[in-house]
Amino acid sequence: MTVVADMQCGSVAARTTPPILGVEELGVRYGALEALAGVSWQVEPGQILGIIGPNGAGKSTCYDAVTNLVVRSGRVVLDGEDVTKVPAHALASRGLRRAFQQNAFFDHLTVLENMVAVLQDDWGTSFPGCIFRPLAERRRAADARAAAAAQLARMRVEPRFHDRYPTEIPYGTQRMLSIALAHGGGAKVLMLDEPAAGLGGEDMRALVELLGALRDDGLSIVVIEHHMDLIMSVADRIVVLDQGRMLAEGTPAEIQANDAVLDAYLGRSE
Ligand SMILES: Nc1ncnc2c1ncn2[C@@H]1O[C@H](COP(=O)(O)OP(=O)(O)OP(=O)(O)O)[C@@H](O)[C@H]1O
Repeated sequence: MTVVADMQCGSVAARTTPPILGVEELGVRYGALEALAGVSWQVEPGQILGIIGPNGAGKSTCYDAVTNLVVRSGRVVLDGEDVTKVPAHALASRGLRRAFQQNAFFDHLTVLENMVAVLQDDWGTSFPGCIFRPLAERRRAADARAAAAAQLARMRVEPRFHDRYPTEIPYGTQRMLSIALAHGGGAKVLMLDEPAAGLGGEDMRALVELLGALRDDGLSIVVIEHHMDLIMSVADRIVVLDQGRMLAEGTPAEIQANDAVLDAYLGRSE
């Protein structure tokens, strides 16, 4: 059973804010396997959308389809513009940013230098500038470090870790650094893939707080997550995938009360 049509009608009718990111009828095939079919969802500015589903449901494939990393059918609209044919790297510069399950850092750079490196577009030095305007370039480099430090602090990476190498900092802080680097400075939509994987109680609370703060700042976040407590507490809306298809879409309360979801995924307590 699917409740997608019902939920879509309801949400479209009630919606007042245009979505920042919308995907329509996404489909992906891996040979004979239909890994994704007819998947449509939207996220509004300042909203967190959770994507859940059992292993192999198609969650990561959905991210690959949105960010144009696989051959797919369907349509992707970012901030009112059809970006279906825009390649992945160009989507990132338009503000659609993605963090992967595995942390990916420049291990030979400090935490602060990693952040400076991803802010390079805004703050990068130029060779002619270094030769002809060295003082201005030095100021620019100092400004870049200040902007990087501010962004790290916003993402809960404490100053005491800024001059350490990523492999030297606690795992929970590495996850925050991953989010900071994915966000860069100018994300409109941040797509996170299992940000809570491997996190314990205190780190989990810090992550919930960070996601809430970013949402309150107007950022739109899409989160794939197996950790149900996290997703139910932070998400405004949830999409449930099962075998590549949408099983349900709704608020956390609606999803927790949905018979099809309870049968297929969440499990019944009775
Ligand atoms: N490159 C690929 N080639 C062939 N099949 C693939 C490929 N990538 C994924 N699949 C298959 O597509 C289906 C969906 O996989 P996907 O990784 O999207 O699921 P998922 O919901 O993210 O799972 P998990 O929660 O375990 O990460 C699975 O059956 C998987 O084996």
